[in-house]
Amino acid sequence: MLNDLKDFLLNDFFVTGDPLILGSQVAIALSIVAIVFVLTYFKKWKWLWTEWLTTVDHKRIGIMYIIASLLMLFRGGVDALLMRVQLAAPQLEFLHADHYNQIFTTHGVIMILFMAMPLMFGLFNIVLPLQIGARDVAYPFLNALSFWLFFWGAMLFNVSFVIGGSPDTGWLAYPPLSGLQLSPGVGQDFYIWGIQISGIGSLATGINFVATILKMRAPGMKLMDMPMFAWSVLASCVTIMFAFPILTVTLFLLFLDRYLGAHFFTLDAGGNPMMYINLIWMWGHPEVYIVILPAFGIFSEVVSTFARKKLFGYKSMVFALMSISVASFFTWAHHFFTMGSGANVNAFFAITTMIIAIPTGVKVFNWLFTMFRGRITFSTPMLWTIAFIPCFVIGGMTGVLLSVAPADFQFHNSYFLIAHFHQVLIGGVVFGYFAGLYYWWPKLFGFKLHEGLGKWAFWFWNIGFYVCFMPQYVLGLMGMTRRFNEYDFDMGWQPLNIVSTVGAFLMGIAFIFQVWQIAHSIKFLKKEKTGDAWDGRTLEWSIPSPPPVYNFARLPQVSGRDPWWEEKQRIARGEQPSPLPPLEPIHMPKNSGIPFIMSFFWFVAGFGFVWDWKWMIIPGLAGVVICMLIRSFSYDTDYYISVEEIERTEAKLRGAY
Ligand code: HEA
Ligand code: HEM
Ligand SMILES: [Cu+2]
Repeated sequence: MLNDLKDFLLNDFFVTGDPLILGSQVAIALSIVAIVFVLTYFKKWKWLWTEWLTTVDHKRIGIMYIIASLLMLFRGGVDALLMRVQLAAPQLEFLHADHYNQIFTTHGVIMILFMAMPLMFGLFNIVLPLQIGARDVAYPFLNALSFWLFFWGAMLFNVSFVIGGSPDTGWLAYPPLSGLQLSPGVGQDFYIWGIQISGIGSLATGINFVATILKMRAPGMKLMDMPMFAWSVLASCVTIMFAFPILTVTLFLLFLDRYLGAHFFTLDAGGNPMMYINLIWMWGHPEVYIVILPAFGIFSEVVSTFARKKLFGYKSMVFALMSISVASFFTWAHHFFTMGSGANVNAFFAITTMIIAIPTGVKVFNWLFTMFRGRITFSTPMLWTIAFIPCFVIGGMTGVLLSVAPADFQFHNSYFLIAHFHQVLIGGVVFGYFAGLYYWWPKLFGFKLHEGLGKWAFWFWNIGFYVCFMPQYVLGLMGMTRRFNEYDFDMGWQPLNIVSTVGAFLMGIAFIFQVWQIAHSIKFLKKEKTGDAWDGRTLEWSIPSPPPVYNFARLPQVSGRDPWWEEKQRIARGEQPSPLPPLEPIHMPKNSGIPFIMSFFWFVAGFGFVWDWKWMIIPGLAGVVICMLIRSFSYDTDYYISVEEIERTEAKLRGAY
């Protein structure tokens, strides 16, 4: 009995063996011990619980999303560097095939679902309510629940590195490879449950922000007055609302196949793996637009702020965003042109794909026209925006090349494809979110990031990017295939691969610069005292940085676009500032520990499902239900901030200026 347990722990439960993995496990264990020690030593547990883990304040939730996503960027980045080391020389014995499979799978999943998505949600949370003049999102409790579902889902996925073994069937886990027969280990189950739990959180966030935009805008703000970032959030969240249910169902069916021996995606008993491939791309393709659309919104804000001009072509921009959101649901099959759907189907999907280039092009020209004859200042957010345009255009163009179905028979699954999507994901999504992070950082924390170090990071990212990924287009044309951990010397691929690896390390250095930049800026903190760090145009710049818990002491009255800019212009012309209505008590949601605890129970249940431990599944699910019941019967969920308290807070905040 004891021997069985020992066998199980050593052979199945704990991942052992590889010195590389062992080293990282020791590092993880030490970090956890260090964190627990620091929290205990400084007596910070209570603070952590009351101020952060139970918060329903959208700004704090946003900050937690951003911290989590930067940690995940680090992990995904280390995965990337490991792969690039392995590929630098032919037949290198650094990562064996099994290990390489695990790494590209976790890298892909983590970068898209646990880095890009939370960074995006972090920016939504911090910026959107402020931009539309709201005091919080429509459902603050649900917002906290979304965050913790994401967090515990991501934890479940990441735990597989230490316990049980990582998934290794690619970031979209095609069956039959991901079926029980070919992947009997628990890695695939960690994949299913980790993504499932966090995915439900993402769906809830999508619904929450659509409701917020439709119902919570400041008095007088028409939809067509909204800042462009708010439009991009709407476009992205509507896409989430339609795409994420498909993911939930698909993963659930895969779970039934693996857990109950159903045959949805098997080759026998009436199943069909192609059904999975269609379904997963019906989510997967919209997903890439879900993450790029908000980046388009950010660029629009940054361009008009730093060119000090109204955004060119507002209406066409709105139309472009919304039409991409709709069109993204009609292109999914371009991911499997080679899988035998036939010429007509391929032609249909090739054309729908190409059509997306049109609204995207409209946006690019709008940004260029906004900059044209503007008085541009080259602060870091603007630098990221300017670097994004050529990078994204090249990446988009190669996408159009891929969409030519007959040509795709050549490009498919080659490094040409790898280069395409990294170019749009890094040059578009990552650069975009960085622009947003640098832009809204002072609003969030009340100080600017050090510009000099930021510029170093900027150049390292950019040069590193081109050095890393441009050679990959050529490698793709030379025949190098994705997801291979080694190649033959005779192929002649080594020189370009070495260049590519050097580029990857330059990006690694860039990341270090950013960490240094943040540390340096905190140490030599220069408070940003105006609340309006960049001479902004939209409502978030009209309140102090960081904003008080209720954001706006009085809800702003809006008439037209760029309300804060217009107000500043009026005052500059010597007109009276708009009159202020009297203060009123503010209705606010109360903090709650339920989102954290309920999501933790989901984690427990998920872990139980992974190992098929009923004794763990049942209490896990029971915990979830009990949390729901407690919430349904709790009526003490809100409070009012009195006028005196608002006056005191405002006096203190304004007094600081
Ligand atoms: C942010 C993410 C993102 C974005 C924005 C895009 C944007 C586009 N993608 Fe990409 N794509 C991915 C992420 C993304 N892609 C990923 C992750 C994969 C691989 C997944 C995997 O297999 O693992 C992939 C794979 C992929 C394939 C599958 C190839 C294969 O597997 O063989 C195809 C094929 O059509 C494609 C096409 C396109 C097109 C046409 C666009 C267009 O939207 C681009 C539009 C933009 C422009 C064209 C530039 C600006 C426009 C102008 C300046 C106007 C003038 C231009 C023209 C008229 C051409 N992509
Ligand atoms: C920091 C620089 C990065 C480097 C050097 C890098 C490198 C790589 C490498 C080497 C692969 C595996 C290629 C293969 O063998 O098939 C890969 C795959 C992938 N990367 Fe990256 N990457 C980086 C950043 C990103 C980012 C920011 C994202 C997403 C936002 C991303 C998403 C993906 C995806 C989805 C895959 C496919 C995984 C799969 O095949 O299942 N990468 N990357
Ligand atoms: Cu696609």
